[in-house]
Amino acid sequence: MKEKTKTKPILQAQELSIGYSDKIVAEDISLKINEAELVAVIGINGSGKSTLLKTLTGNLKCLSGTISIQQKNINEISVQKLSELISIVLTETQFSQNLLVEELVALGRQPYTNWLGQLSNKDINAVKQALQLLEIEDKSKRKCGSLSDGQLQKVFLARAIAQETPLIFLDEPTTHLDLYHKIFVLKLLKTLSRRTNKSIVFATHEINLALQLCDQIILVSNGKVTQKTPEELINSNLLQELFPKDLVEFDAATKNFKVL
Ligand SMILES: Nc1ncnc2c1ncn2[C@@H]1O[C@H](COP(=O)(O)OP(=O)(O)OP(=O)(O)O)[C@@H](O)[C@H]1O
Repeated sequence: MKEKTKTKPILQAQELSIGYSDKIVAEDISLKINEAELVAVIGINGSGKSTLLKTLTGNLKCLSGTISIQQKNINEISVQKLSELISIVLTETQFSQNLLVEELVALGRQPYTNWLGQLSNKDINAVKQALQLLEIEDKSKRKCGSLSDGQLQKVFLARAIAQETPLIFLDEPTTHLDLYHKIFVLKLLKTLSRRTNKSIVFATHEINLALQLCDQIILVSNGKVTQKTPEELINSNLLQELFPKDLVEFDAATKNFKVL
């Protein structure tokens, strides 16, 4: 695995407020996503993880502040260019039950295909590689509607990888996976970020795994967003304060949450 040699920012947010016309979800946000980093966004249900991801990917307008990607304000980047910079895997992605796995993954190539959507050899290779990386080549001819939720989650991830963007955002990519496959996918994301210099940002409830595997953690809590390394977060008392203390407690010594 190639080791990181530099930290170069690819996405920066300054004085950002996020939310909806009737609700501020979080404000005064400053963030920096570096090249080749794996970044987890954590926080309790309803804290604002999805809202943050939607805003950082240009799918939701920020209430105020600026977001820049490769030093360019996101508002000045065309939709076409944005699709070459960012790929997104959302939890409830609409998809056709009748689409073959390889067809769904090939949709990731849309930014590069001509108006007829014809795949070049480069597109076909990118699809093949993504299927191989996720170890789902054997499912390439299966209909998406016939897959388990976990298998489908891998297919969506393959589509994002086939899109070959420097930034990948995922909303809870391991939800339907068993423990082994959760670790498989997160380790794969880490390897991918290192090998290909991609920056991968994902919202997750798997705090224990995120602390072990990620370069940076973004914590969304009580209208505030804090970015720290796992070590810094463990040494702060932010994780101890994350959940009400009646049921669960963070133990800094074991770096784990434990049931009370
Ligand atoms: N379209 C919307 N309009 C108004 N408020 C919304 C909208 N979508 C979400 N919210 C509210 O914004 C807040 C943050 O929601 P968000 O979905 O970002 O949280 P989350 O951390 O992703 O939650 P979860 O872990 O449950 O998926 C919540 O109070 C939610 O009710």
